Formats: sequence, C-alpha cells, structure tokens
Amino acid sequence: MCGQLTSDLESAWNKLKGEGLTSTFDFIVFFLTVANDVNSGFSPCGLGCLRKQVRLAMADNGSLNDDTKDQNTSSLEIVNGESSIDELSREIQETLTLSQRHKFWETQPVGQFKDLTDTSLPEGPIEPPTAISEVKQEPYNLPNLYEWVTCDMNSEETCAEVYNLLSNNYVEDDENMFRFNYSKEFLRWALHPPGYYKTWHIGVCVKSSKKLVAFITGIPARIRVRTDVVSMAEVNFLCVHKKLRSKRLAPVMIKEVTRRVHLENIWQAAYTAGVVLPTPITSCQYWHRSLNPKKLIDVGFSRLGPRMTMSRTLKLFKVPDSPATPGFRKMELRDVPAVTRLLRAYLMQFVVAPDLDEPDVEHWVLPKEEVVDSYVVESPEDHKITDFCSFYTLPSSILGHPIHSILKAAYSYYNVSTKTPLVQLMNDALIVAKQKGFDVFNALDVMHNESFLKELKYGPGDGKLHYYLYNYRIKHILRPSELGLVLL
Ligand SMILES: CCCCCCCCCCCCCC(=O)SCCNC(=O)CCNC(=O)[C@H](O)C(C)(C)COP(=O)(O)OP(=O)(O)OC[C@H]1O[C@@H](n2cnc3c(N)ncnc32)[C@H](O)[C@@H]1OP(=O)(O)O
Repeated sequence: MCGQLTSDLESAWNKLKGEGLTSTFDFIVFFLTVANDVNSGFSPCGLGCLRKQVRLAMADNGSLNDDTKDQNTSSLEIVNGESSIDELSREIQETLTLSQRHKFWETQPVGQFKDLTDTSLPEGPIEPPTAISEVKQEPYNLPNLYEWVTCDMNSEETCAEVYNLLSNNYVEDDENMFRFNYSKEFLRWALHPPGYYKTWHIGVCVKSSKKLVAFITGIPARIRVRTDVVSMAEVNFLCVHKKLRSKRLAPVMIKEVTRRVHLENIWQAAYTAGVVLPTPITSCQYWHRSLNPKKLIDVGFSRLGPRMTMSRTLKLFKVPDSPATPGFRKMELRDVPAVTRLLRAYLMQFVVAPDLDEPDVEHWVLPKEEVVDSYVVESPEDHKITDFCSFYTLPSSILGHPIHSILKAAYSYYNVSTKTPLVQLMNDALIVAKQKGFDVFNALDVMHNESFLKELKYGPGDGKLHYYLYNYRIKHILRPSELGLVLL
C-alpha cells in the first residue's frame, strides 16, 4: 500500500523521520505540509497509509496518552480508502486536542490547534483592539507574598539583579548541561531599542526581602506579515525562579505584560519558545558549527564522530586565519544607510520579517563589543556596500564541569549577500568568530541559512525553536525559510 504514496509524501516522511521526530508539532507540520502540497488527486490508499504512519509515530512519540490511545485506535485505523485529507485532518486535530490541554493558552487570542486546517478563518488580527480606557488600569493580582516592580535596566543594581536571576534560572538544554548566560551589556542592548517602554521590563519580587524572583519583558517592534506592517511587542526573558515553578505564575506575568502593551495601544506580539504552545507560525532547528571542537567535546556539547580521531576532528573544523573576501571589514556608523537599504530589500522576500529603519539598524546591528558583531563587504572598486553579515554573543554557563564554566557562542543574526556568495560571506563570519575566541557558531534554518549550513560543516542540534504571534492569525504554517525574523 505504501507503494501508492506519492514519492513526495514518502520522501517528506523519510526526511522527517531521518531528522528525528521530536514533538507533536512535527506531526502537525508534516501533515499540513503534505495536505498543502498534495493535490486533490491524492490516492485514498496513500491516505490510509499516511493515517497509519501518523498514528504509529504519534504512539511512538508518546503523543497519545492512555486515554486518547483507545479513542484513536478506532478513528485512526486504516479504513477502506474513503477518507479525505479533511477527515484525516480533523482526526489528527481531535487527537491532539484530547492529548494536549493548555488551560491558559486556550483562553488567549492565539491560533488554536483545532483551527489549523480551517482555511475559512481570515489572516490577520484575531481580536479587534479595544479603547485604551477599557484596558484594565491596575496590575493583575499576585500571590500575597509578592509584588510587581518595574526594572530600570539603566540602574547598575537592577541590571545585576536581573542578570543574577536569569543566569541562575533561565533557559537550559534538555539535559541541564548548559544555561544561557546573557551578559548585562547584552540585556541593556536587547531591552533599550528606539522607543522602548521602561514599564514593559517587569519583575516580580518578594515583598519582604525585595528579592527578584521572576521577570518578563516586551520591546516595541514593527513586524511585517506579508504586506501588513504591524506594531507589535517582542516578548522575551520570561523567567520564574526555579523554586517557584509550576505555580501558574507565568500566565499572570504574560497577562500583565499584555495589559501594559495594550496600554500603549499595541495589540499584537511576537515571541519564541523552546516548548510547543498553541500554535507556532513556524518551527526552526538550531545548527551548530564547531570552532573549538576539543572544548566542545570535553564539555559534552558535541561528541567525537564515528571513526573520527581528535586530530582529524581538529583538522575538519579548522578555519583559515583571515577572511577571504576583498573589502570585508567591520561595519561602522557611516554604513548605517547602506546596510539599512540592503537589509530592507533583502527582508522583503520573507513572509514575516521586521520592518527596520535607520535608527533600528543603528541600534540592532552596529557593532557593540561582546554583544553584536557586524561586517560589510565594501567593493574595492566603487566602495559600494554589497554584502553584510552579523552575529550576536550569547554565552552559556557550563553546569558542573570541573574545568570549563563558559561556552562562548556566536549566533547568526541577519546576513545579506548581493555580490559575495552567501556561503563565502558566512565562511568569513566563521573566521572572524574564531579569531574572537568563540567556541561555536550557531544558526537557525531561517531565511537562506539552509544554503550554507551543510557546506560549512554545521551539524543539526536537538533544540527546536518555535515562533509565535499573539493576536495575529497566519493561515498556513510557514517553512523556516519563509521567516526573516531573529529574536534574541
Ligand atoms: C499584545 C501583547 C501580548 C504580549 C504577550 C504575548 C505572549 C508572550 C508569551 C510569553 C513568551 C515568552 C518568551 C520567552 O521568554 S521563552 C523563554 C522561557 N523561559 C524559560 O524557559 C526559562 C526557564 N523556565 C522558566 O522560567 C519557567 O518554566 C517558565 C517561566 C517558562 C514557565 O513557568 P512555570 O514552568 O513555573 O509554569 P507556570 O505554572 O507558571 O505556568 C504554566 C503555563 O505557562 C505556559 N508556559 C510555559 N513555558 C512557556 C513559555 N516559554 N512561553 C509561554 N508560555 C509558557 C505553559 O504552557 C502553561 O500554560 P498552559 O499550557 O497551561 O496553557
């Protein structure tokens, strides 16, 4: 029966399996990709086979719990070939709804799993804005021992408290070996773009001791979705102290940041998370390029490949001493107009991307020591800026290692090539990152990144990053390459 699957379907399925199905969301993406791509002539036997495969994979992946397994044995079993993509879609969604409840997120204006294939729902805002006077004027209630604080990140003391909270409690990998260690300078940069609101840098502290125990932030941004440029908040740095987890504090914090964003007459937001929530607009994968393979192996970030020795590994990942592209140099203030033009033109091709003007570019990409690095290619002939690449610095703490405590990681940011091939530009980025002492260069498979990842010896990581919009519906799940947005 599988022989009747279209070759597209089979290869999509095999690719997904080869890459390791990691979440329920993978099934949805797989299914919807297939549903979008396969035309109405899709064979019913193929559908039966797809149905079986999806069911088996969901069971393997633990996406069906004991209650839902029984109910779905009957509805997802292979039937006589009368089913349609729509029926199958409904069945998968029912399964997902039964197995994954989101008490908080189900109450929010975000795309819900059950709406995923309802193409009658329009793209755009889910709820209309209300009058500012109707926005709740007082903060949400917190449990009695705690109070809200607004964090002034210009204050050295406050910035240090936020840094300490995050460096001890923020995002870790699945095995709890590494934890993001955003520097104070980075946090100030990330939270102070043009037009930022201090009131969107929100802390929760213990009333009696004033100890900071939770944090969430928003910053303003213009994000274009297709042709619609929307004022949004980018929400980030949601963190609850480890000792206060699972007490439903996060939903209160999200509601409070939402309220404060509404007070500025902004009704949409963009955010990313490592967890699957209703409902990603796309799901991206991290790729890692070793620059200091010995250290990466010593600390357990990577493993020696099969049939590889350390000396062969060192040779494999060695990069030249200096960039190859004539005219490749650090970006300067005078480059802001040219880089803005390059970036604006480049980002137009993606479905979702920031709408950046010169002040934004000056803030976000002008080099800042130990925070963001940007390079341009200036044509030696006519001195025009033809290409641009950038990365930001985000170290991770290495947890419980006797020798190493910090992993120095560069993250690919925005890159534009009009003359230098992208792969050459990104090789030069690796070279300067190596010169600066980075251990690893990370990149998501967004924008055109897929075109250089394999060639430049990046390997796929196991982390996924899901992108979300709040109060804005997108009809189809995007491919990562349709996304032109990097959130910090
Ligand atoms: C218009 C303006 C709108 C502005 C707002 C736009 C939305 C912004 C949204 C925020 C964007 C943040 C972007 C980033 O910063 S992503 C980085 C998130 N931070 C970390 O991963 C750091 C380590 N973890 C923690 O500090 C805690 O585990 C957090 C704080 C994450 C949850 O705390 P805790 O573990 O103690 O849980 P709870 O009992 O309080 O609450 C449980 C509820 O919270 C939902 N949950 C869990 N993790 C996330 C998550 N990463 N995004 C959104 N929701 C999340 C969860 O599904 C459940 O809801 P539901 O499943 O029952 O429904």
